[in-house]
Amino acid sequence: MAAALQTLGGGIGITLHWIAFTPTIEQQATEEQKKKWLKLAQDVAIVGAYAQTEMGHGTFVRGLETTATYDPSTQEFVINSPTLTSTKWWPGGLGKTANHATVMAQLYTRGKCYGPHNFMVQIRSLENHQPCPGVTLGDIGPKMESNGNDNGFARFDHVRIPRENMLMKFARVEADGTYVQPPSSKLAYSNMVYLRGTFVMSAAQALASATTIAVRYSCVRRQSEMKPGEPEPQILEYQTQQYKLFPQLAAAYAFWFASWFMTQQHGSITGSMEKGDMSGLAELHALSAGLKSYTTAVTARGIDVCRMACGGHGYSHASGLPALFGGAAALCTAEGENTVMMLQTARYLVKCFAQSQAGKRLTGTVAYLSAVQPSPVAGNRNMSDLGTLVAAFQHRAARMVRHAAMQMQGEMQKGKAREDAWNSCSVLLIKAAEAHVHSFVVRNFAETVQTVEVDESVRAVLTSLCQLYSLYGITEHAGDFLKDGYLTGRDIDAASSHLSAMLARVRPDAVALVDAFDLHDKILRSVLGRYDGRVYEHLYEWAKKSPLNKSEVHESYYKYLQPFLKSNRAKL
Ligand SMILES: CCCCC/C=C\C/C=C\C/C=C\C/C=C\C/C=C\CCCCC(=O)SCCNC(=O)CCNC(=O)[C@H](O)C(C)(C)COP(=O)(O)OP(=O)(O)OC[C@H]1O[C@@H](n2cnc3c(N)ncnc32)[C@H](O)[C@@H]1OP(=O)(O)O
Ligand SMILES: Cc1cc2nc3c(=O)[nH]c(=O)nc-3n(C[C@H](O)[C@H](O)[C@H](O)COP(=O)(O)OP(=O)(O)OC[C@H]3O[C@@H](n4cnc5c(N)ncnc54)[C@H](O)[C@@H]3O)c2cc1C
Repeated sequence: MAAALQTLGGGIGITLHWIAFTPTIEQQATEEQKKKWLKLAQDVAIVGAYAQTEMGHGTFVRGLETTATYDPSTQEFVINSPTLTSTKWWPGGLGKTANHATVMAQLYTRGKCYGPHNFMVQIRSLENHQPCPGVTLGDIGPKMESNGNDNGFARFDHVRIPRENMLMKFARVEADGTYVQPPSSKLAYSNMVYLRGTFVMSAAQALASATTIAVRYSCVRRQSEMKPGEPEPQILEYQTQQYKLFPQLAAAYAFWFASWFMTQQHGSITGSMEKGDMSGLAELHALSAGLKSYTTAVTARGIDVCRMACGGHGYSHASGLPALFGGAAALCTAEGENTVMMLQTARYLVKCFAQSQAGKRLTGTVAYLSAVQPSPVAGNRNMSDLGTLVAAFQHRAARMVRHAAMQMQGEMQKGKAREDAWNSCSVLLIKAAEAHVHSFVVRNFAETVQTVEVDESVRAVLTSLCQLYSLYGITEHAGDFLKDGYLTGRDIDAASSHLSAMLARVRPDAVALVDAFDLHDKILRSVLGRYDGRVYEHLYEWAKKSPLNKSEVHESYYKYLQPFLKSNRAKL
């Protein structure tokens, strides 16, 4: 039953129940509270939404306006939407599906505000699904995609909930209204860190889906003449088609491996946090924010490249690519808008750079910042060697982090306040953070292909894919590598020619590489990407089912076209 509900469509939004509401109970509720709500959520005996974003605030969580004011006389919290902009807006499933929500609200007790905390609020009757007293609910209207999901709005008019409905694993309010501090105020944000981490796999899956569709279709589609008089070739024989698709295919594998690392890191660091060791939280936040931002942005662009590579049929919903693009585009905004998330990573990098300057040896994903020499040693590098490629990406990132941090220090030495210096360097900071995440993805890709337990013939193919991904990154951002002479023009030319060689080397394995994602036709939902390759017959069948084909002459003819034609003919 629960699995069936996961696939509900048509105005029923159950996704956020699974990926946000239930994990919030798991991560933020006490053991007592888990006994009360967790099994109900896991068995879908209640359906929940994660209600944090408001009409007026999404990014700036500390600016949320919904209030939760403790009343010690009744030992209740009063949940209230004081302004129009405090209306909860966007949460998936909030409009029509959910009967509960974890509501992020500013906690007030004894007249003092303690910032945003999560509260469990029942929003609809379990008997007749009508909104509870004081709760106003609705759908926010059509969106770019995912219109099967009822992203909704909610307003609370002094809704009273028991004190025990504050999720109190980290912070709590005692019966007399005393607020007990959490080990870190950011633990209230822990479910966002978790969800951002899962977005890395969503991005990998989305890009895997798009490249599966585009590569398979590019083997079915024949077009034009490569040589006069010869049969029309598969469009995948064109180098330009390979240049469009294979870097996206390589990125799908790179992000898939990055999501493995993210999952492992999340488990290990949250495990330590359970034992009171918060030392890994900052790195986990920076990594999840940066990877979420980077992988979703590359994925959204990459899906559109795949769509364009499929010509007109790519633009049809029959391809499945417009829906994938719409979904991936949402990932760039949801769970932390990408710019803001990359700035969080930049904030961590600037902090680590300052520590490194002060002599601290850095560890984890920023260890390279301590190791990389500022003065490059140019020379003929072996641009097909993975170690050389990883080192190039790390040098580029270290140089850009150093440059952005020094620029900021310079601005502050001129007398600018830190916040103003930050803002005036934020474009440099974003680029440096992107370079950092890019270098992490390359290094992780290289380490995975060298250590993953596979047949050596498979390792050879994955190594080619990793080289292709890295060489594509170097040629696409050549200026960054040339800037301080770390790579020379000859190196970039060598990278380009190796990249061409990699395109040709990956070509014979391209279909096997997408088949390896093992995405069933039911998941791909694409006529172009069908496993059996029978595109044209199914494209025709798909079109015949279009609602416009229900009648031979559409009613619009009689309503609009016929009178219009008649009046125009009468004037002749
Ligand atoms: C199998 C085939 C499948 C194929 C298809 C696959 C996929 C298809 C494609 C797509 C999917 C389909 C459809 C898509 C549709 C929808 C998407 C699905 C689900 C959507 C879910 C979305 C849910 C939500 O959006 S919930 C709301 C999310 N909101 C946010 O994320 C808000 C973002 N803002 C914040 O997090 C914060 O406000 C902030 C920006 C971090 C700032 O916080 P602030 O308190 O102001 O902190 P400040 O910047 O001042 O820093 C202070 C200090 O705190 C540290 N810090 C900040 N945050 C954290 C944290 N979380 N953890 C730890 N530490 C943190 C920060 O580093 C600073 O530290 P220091 O002082 O520097 O040391
Ligand atoms: C499909 C979808 C599903 C969603 N599901 C949920 C859900 O289930 N629950 C939920 O609570 N929310 C949900 N959201 C809301 C989502 O979390 C927010 O849209 C997101 O956090 C961005 O906030 P915002 O929309 O207020 O944009 P804003 O924060 O207003 O951002 C607008 C622009 O301002 C820029 N900006 C903002 N702050 C800064 C800064 N400090 N520095 C530089 N630039 C900045 C941003 O980069 C962005 O370009 C969903 C959104 C979508 C699209």
